[in-house]
Amino acid sequence: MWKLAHATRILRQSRRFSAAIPGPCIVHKRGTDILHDPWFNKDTAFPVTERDRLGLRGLLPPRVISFEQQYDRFMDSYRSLEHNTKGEREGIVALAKWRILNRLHDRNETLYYRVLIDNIKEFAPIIYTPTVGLVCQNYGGLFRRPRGMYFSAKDKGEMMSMIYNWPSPQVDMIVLTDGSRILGLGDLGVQGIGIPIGKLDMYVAAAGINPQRILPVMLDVGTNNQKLLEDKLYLGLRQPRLEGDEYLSIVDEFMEAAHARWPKAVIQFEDFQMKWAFETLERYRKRFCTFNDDIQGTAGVALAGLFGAVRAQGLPLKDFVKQKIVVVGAGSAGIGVLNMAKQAVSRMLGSEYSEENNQFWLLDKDGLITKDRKNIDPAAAPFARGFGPGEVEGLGEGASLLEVIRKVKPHVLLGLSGVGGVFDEQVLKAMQESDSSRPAIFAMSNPTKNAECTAVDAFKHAGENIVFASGSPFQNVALGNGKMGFVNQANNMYLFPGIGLGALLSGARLISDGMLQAAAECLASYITDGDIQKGILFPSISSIRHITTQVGAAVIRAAIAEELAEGHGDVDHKELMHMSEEEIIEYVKRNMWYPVYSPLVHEK
Ligand SMILES: NC(=O)c1ccc[n+]([C@@H]2O[C@H](COP(=O)([O-])OP(=O)(O)OC[C@H]3O[C@@H](n4cnc5c(N)ncnc54)[C@H](O)[C@@H]3O)[C@@H](O)[C@H]2O)c1
Ligand SMILES: O=C(O)C[C@H](O)C(=O)O
Ligand SMILES: [Mg+2]
Repeated sequence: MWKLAHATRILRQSRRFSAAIPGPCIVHKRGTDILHDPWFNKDTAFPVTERDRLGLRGLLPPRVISFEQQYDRFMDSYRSLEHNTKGEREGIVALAKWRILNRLHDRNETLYYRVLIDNIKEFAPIIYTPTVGLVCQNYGGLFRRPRGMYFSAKDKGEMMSMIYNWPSPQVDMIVLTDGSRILGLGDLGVQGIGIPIGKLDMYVAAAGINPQRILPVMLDVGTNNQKLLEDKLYLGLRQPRLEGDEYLSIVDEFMEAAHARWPKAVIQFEDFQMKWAFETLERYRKRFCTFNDDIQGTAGVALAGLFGAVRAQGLPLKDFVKQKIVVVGAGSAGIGVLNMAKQAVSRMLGSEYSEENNQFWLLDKDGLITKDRKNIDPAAAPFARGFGPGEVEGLGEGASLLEVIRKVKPHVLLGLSGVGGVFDEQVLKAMQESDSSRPAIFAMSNPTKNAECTAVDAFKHAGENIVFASGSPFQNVALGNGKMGFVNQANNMYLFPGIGLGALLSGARLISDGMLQAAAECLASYITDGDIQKGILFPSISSIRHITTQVGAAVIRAAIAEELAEGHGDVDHKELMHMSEEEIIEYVKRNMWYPVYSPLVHEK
């Protein structure tokens, strides 16, 4: 049985690789309905025979243009836009670039995703962080066409039928937000839909998820943003956010509806305010194939960066347990990072691990969190200082960041506070006294204005030997004498596409800590010692497809090892279990969608 399945797969594989012509795509529409559907539209590239078959003759100018010509034409207009907006304000230019890309997205997805994949380093900052933040803030004014689905508090009781309004029969990846904590920009209500759209664009570009199988979702339960409630152009519910059980009943209903229609879809929670981020993760993670990107994706990326910071000091990885790490921001992201780092320490130390071994200092808006904190958040409690060895004299409850840095002399300073500039000149200068031979500064908050410090300031004040990473992209910093301060982008985009892809292709029932750990370790080991010495902790985003393939495969292997993998499509769990590492990589690759014009075949 296994041999037969294996032989069929090899045959399928060799056919796929030898065939230069893409397989046909079934379409149930004709004529202008096709031209107005971005999934199928090829604009002027429809060949004459296809124009005949699909009732397009006469609906397009006669000349047929090739995909390559369309591609060049788009890139030419993009370059002229760049040229014509030289000297304009940064935000205006970024929005103009987003508009031209968005128009293409609305019209022709094949061309859109091809230009995105080929130019990911240049376009990611437009369709994703940081520009996507600006897009969300200006959503009412920018709105032209809807994208994704909107479920509001007014739809209670209707979601099970509403979910069938989505035109695609199959959905593999859903990214869901309630808009309550959009990047570091706070509660943006319904305008937060831009984030699931941007994340799913990354899924298509990095993980090769077919764009017909993605679904961005907004759960609109109101907003507490007074400015939006008063804004004439605000498109969401004009009411305060639902709370408590009322809130949860909306999320429950959506989860049940999505699961009923697409039981195998992976659901990513994104940009939920902290209390709901943790609560929904616990509520759903054992019942659905779901994860919270801000808690779990971020943690994996940060952990890979922290491992890199150990290697950058020329130390063996096991010395991670001795690193003193200051985390600024005790929200979903900061606590997520600490939980994963703590798990890593416990794994490394094995029986020598003790809960009292606290190498972390955690600060929030009220300063250092200690056991004396009143009404301490239970999620932060395990990291509160003051109950073990290694306490530093004179650091009491609420101590300022500067005091903490001066007294602790940490190896790593990591910001997930959402507050721009909290790593000010004094704080950065204090990092020069760090006990590390190569201190690490991670200003991970987004978008750019909310970064805890800029790359230039970090190298200027903390010293040229630091390793630096930020959540939003910054340029490398010229340090003089031909030297360059390398800027890493520590963003969960390095992991969430691979986590989602691996979960999907393994057919895992749920996403376990082991699968997430495998993703983080895969990313950490991606970088060579040579690169680490140069201060490079994360690979270039230009290789995001390759990275995601590796991460996806690592996640699948972990799912198989934990007996969570149930298989995907015509590959069942037994076949998965018998695959070698190379075969798993090949399996991932051949399931990744790549944008080419497929011949369209009409079926009633
Ligand atoms: N780089 C990435 O991949 C990545 C991933 C997730 C989140 N983030 C960013 O991290 C930030 C926080 O996200 P979150 O989900 O944890 O938010 P959150 O609202 O849950 O938490 C923010 C935390 O920061 C603390 N804080 C606020 N002001 C502070 C100050 N002046 N000093 C110290 N702490 C302060 C708050 O008390 C809170 O504990 C956002 O900007 C988000 O964009 C980045
Ligand atoms: O969206 C990003 O760029 C990363 C992260 O998910 C965030 O919320 O900031
Ligand atoms: Mg996020």
